[in-house]
This record gives sequence, structure tokens and C-alpha cells, in this order.
Amino acid sequence: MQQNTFLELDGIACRYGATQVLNDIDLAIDKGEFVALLGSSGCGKTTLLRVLAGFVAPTAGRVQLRQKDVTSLPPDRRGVSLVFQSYALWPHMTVAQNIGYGLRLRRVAKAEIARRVGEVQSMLGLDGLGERKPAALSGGQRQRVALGRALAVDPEILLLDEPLSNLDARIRLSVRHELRALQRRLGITAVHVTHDREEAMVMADRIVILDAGRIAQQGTPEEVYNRPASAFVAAFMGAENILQLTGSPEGDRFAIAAGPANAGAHVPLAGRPLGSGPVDARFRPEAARIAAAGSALPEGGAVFHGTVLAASYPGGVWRHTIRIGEAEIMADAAQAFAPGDRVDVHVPAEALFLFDRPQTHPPVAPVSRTATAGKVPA
Ligand SMILES: Nc1ncnc2c1ncn2[C@@H]1O[C@H](COP(=O)(O)OP(=O)(O)OP(=O)(O)O)[C@@H](O)[C@H]1O
Repeated sequence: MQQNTFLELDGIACRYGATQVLNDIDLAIDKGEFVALLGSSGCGKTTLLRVLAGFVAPTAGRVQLRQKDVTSLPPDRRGVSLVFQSYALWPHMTVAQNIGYGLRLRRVAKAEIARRVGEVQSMLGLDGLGERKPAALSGGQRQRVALGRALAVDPEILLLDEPLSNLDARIRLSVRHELRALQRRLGITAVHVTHDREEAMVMADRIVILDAGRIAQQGTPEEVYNRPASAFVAAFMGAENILQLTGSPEGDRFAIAAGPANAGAHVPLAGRPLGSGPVDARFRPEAARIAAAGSALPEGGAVFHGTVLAASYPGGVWRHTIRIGEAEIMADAAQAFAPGDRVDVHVPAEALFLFDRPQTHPPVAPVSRTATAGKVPA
């Protein structure tokens, strides 16, 4: 265990009946850190949060808080507060009563509850709304009340289960910002569950990406975005273009062999354990640069030869669908290329993520998205 570790999960596994939901989860969180648990639906994010809170008992492993084993402590003795996506406010109680609820359960004196509720209302911009019922509040205000109820009890750890997902896009951005500022100011340790990549990127000190109940990668937003450790993480972080290449390691670089649709290239291995043979190359549409076939392109990186199939304007840049060999990729450019244009697509070395092709599920030969459905191969 590291010296300043505040909250630690050690070999956590969890299952519901016969369904294994979490496996081998090791995670150490520092005091005051904001950690986002990111992953697709059903990967076990909420279950992990419930293990932290004490609502679900792990089938293996330990939860430690301040280096003390709390695995079998009930939720109310862990010093944690949980905020849910659904607010879970008491509809018959006023804003002030909802915020003071946890304090009443703890039998705090009335005058102290009133003082604390007033303080929390001011902190969250809810002054003047204390006598309203939740039904008379906007979504953003309700979410702030739910947050206020969690903060009123002065938790050491704030567990947030998609608390912003019910808010409309604009309010979400401002509550996101408020929540992060508040967490920093109060120095609370926060674990935030989300499936929204951008939300995790802008709010968290550290992102933990879960895949089918295991940690696929953890690191700062910049690390997981720019140095994805697996094809899964790369795809999850937006590098959805995929091209199949071959090559072999040469010293600290990987030599990409020239093919019918790509030039030969050398890119830094950057610590990736690649072998010789087929690799999957992944990259983001915005990382690519498109030029008319045969134009001069920047040095370094990889160049793919293709034909534009379609162009659309989602705003800011033109997004192109380009056929490269048998595959189709997306790439952005400041100006539009026309369908049928022959183009070269350049991807800088640092934005080209190479992974050994998985052996367990051999990929089907790439099929054009425009191919006729149901066509039987000859
Ligand atoms: N009480 C339960 N009993 C049985 N299975 C459950 C229970 N709660 C969750 N599961 C299952 O455990 C798996 C993980 O669920 P969990 O809610 O942790 O996922 P999640 O990543 O938070 O998903 P989402 O983003 O959709 O909320 C899912 O397959 C889910 O169906």
C-alpha cells in the first residue's frame, strides 16, 4: 500500500448469483482525488460503487479506508455519501428537510441541523428554495438538493452514480463545473460513475476504465486518451477507425510493411508489446489529415491511399467516409473532398495506436458497409 492511499480496493470480486460482475479489482485512491469510473452499460461500475459504499458485499477482496479494513462495516459507519442518478429525494419533504435528512437520522440537534442546512443551501445556490417541495424544482435544482443532502453529513468520500445524466445538456455542463469546484474546495475524495467519456475527461484527476468487470486501464485523462493500453480502451476513447496492417518490431520502432493501400512506415513502439505479423491500427477521425492523392504530406506517421465515399458537415470540420482497401474509415478535414476523389490519409505516429490482432476472435475480413446485405461469398 502506498503511504498516502486513503481508500483502497484489494482483489475485489463480486457476483450476483451465478453472474460474475467484478474480477480482480485493485484500486488505490488518494485523499481529495476525483476518480471517474468509466465503462459501457453493464460493465460493473455501479456495483463497484456499491461495494465501496458497503451496500454490496464483495465475494472476495478487501476494502480499506485510512488503512483500516472496512469490508464488513455497514454503509453508515464508513463516512461515505452516495448521490444517485435519480436524485431519490423525498417528495413529501421540503428542500431543507431533504438536505437535513441525514443529520436527523444521526440525531443531530435541531439548531445545528438548521445551521448546516442553511450553509449547504448557500453553498449550492439554493437560498430561498428551502420551503419548496422537489416537484416545484427544476432538474438541476433537484440534483443540487440531492448533492446537498450528501454533503450535509460532511462525508469523507462522495460516491456519485451518474448524477448528471438526467440533466439537459446545458445544465449538465454547469453542474459538472460546480460539482468539481466544490469537491476541490472541500477536499472531498470523490468516485464518480459515468459512461460519458467527455464528462470523465473534464472532471476527473484519474479515469478508471472498466471492461466486463475488470480494470482495462487507469490513468490521467491525458494518459488514457493518448496512450490507450488496449484496443478496447482505444475504441472506447474514440479511436474507432480500424485498419489491418502487417509489420515487425525493429529496435524501438515498429516497421509497417507497405501494402496495396498503404506506404511503408516506421512508428515508435512506445512500450507496446507488439510481435511480428498482423496488427490492428486504430486512430480517431480528427487525428487524420486528408490530401489529394500524391500531395506532399508531413514526415513521420503512416499514409493510407483511399477514395472518398461521402462527406458531411457536422460543424467545424468536414467529416469524410473514405474507403481504404476493403475497409472504411472516417477522417476530418477543413475543406470538403468530393465522393470519388482519390486521397491520401496521413495519421501522425503519436495518434496511430497499434495492437496485435486478437487471436481468440479472428476478425472477419473487412467488409464494405455498402456491400449488399446477404451476399454469399463465392
Ligand atoms: N441486484 C442484481 N442482481 C443480479 N444482477 C445484477 C444486479 N445488479 C446488477 N446486476 C448485473 O450486474 C451487471 C453489472 O451491473 P452494474 O449496474 O454494476 O453495471 P453498470 O456498469 O453500472 O451499468 P449501467 O451503466 O447500465 O448502470 C449487469 O449485468 C447487471 O445486469
